[in-house]
Amino acid sequence: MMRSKLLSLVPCATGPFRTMSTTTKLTTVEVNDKTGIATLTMNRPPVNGLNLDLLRDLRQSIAEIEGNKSRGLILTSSNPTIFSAGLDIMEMYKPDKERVRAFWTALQDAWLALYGSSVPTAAAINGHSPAGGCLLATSCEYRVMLPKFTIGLNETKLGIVAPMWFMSSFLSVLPRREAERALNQGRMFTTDEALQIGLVDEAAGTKEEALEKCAQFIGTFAKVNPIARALTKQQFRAAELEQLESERAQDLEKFLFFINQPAVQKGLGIYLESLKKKAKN
Ligand SMILES: CCCCCCCCCC/C=C\CC(=O)SCCNC(=O)CCNC(=O)[C@H](O)C(C)(C)COP(=O)(O)OP(=O)(O)OC[C@H]1O[C@@H](n2cnc3c(N)ncnc32)[C@H](O)[C@@H]1OP(=O)(O)O
Repeated sequence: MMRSKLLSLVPCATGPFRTMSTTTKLTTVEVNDKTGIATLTMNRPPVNGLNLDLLRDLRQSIAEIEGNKSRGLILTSSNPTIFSAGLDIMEMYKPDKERVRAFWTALQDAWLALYGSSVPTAAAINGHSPAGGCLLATSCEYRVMLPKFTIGLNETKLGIVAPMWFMSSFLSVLPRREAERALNQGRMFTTDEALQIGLVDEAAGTKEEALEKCAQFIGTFAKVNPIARALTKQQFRAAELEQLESERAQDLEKFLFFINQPAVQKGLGIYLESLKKKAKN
């Protein structure tokens, strides 16, 4: 994919400074040359639905951030009210055989890249973050969320089952008892509830403040040896990463089998209709 490089002047809390910015249609990477922190912004209107292209783009941007020696990665959205609406249901509803395989493989790749990233990661959750959106946020090491939005793994409410590695990300943030209950209920948490339960680490009033708090978190590693930090993080996350690495073919087959069940297709169709009806009203 062609990626256009440009230098831009952007304002921030500490005043205007130069950032190196890489833009594709679906994500933007901006590296602050003062802090060395990269902001990875999802930009797929209308709701940052995670389709094949956005997932591939995310993975490519994560690799780019690791390659350019950034000091950390902040994941956020260009949409003022939606971080990500989760997986693009259109990829799973009446799917094309080859594309849906590529789609799930791209999701596995993006998760492995983000959850296993060697750089410190934080999510500035500047909007709603259901299902796959929550997966992205909980794959990061730190979360700052804006008020009056919702976050959670709502899969059971859609009649689908979150795979083990979705649960791994959730479990790396929440105590097992809370995670199990929330997943079984398909519960969406408001910002206040998420803060109370520990699903997010901090609340912020504005996106700028959220980005600043994420940067402060990443700054806490300034005096830590980066190799020791990265290896320590990888040791903590190795079991979950290795589990998916070693079972990704079976995981794909399980997904395909599940998604092709007539009852699942029917449920997804009804859910899509309800979303479209709601959007019209
Ligand atoms: C045993 C183990 C077996 C393993 C089997 C594995 C099975 C699969 C597991 C899959 C795992 C994860 C699933 C997901 O991530 S599914 C997605 C879940 N997401 C949601 O439920 C969110 C749905 N969306 C919303 O709630 C709202 O849209 C919003 C995000 C709160 C935003 O609200 P809004 O009012 O600002 O926007 P709205 O008008 O609702 O939407 C605008 C248009 O976007 C369409 N849309 C919204 N979300 C999605 C989506 N996720 N996919 C596709 N399209 C979406 C919506 O329909 C509107 O479209 P249009 O303008 O009418 O055309």
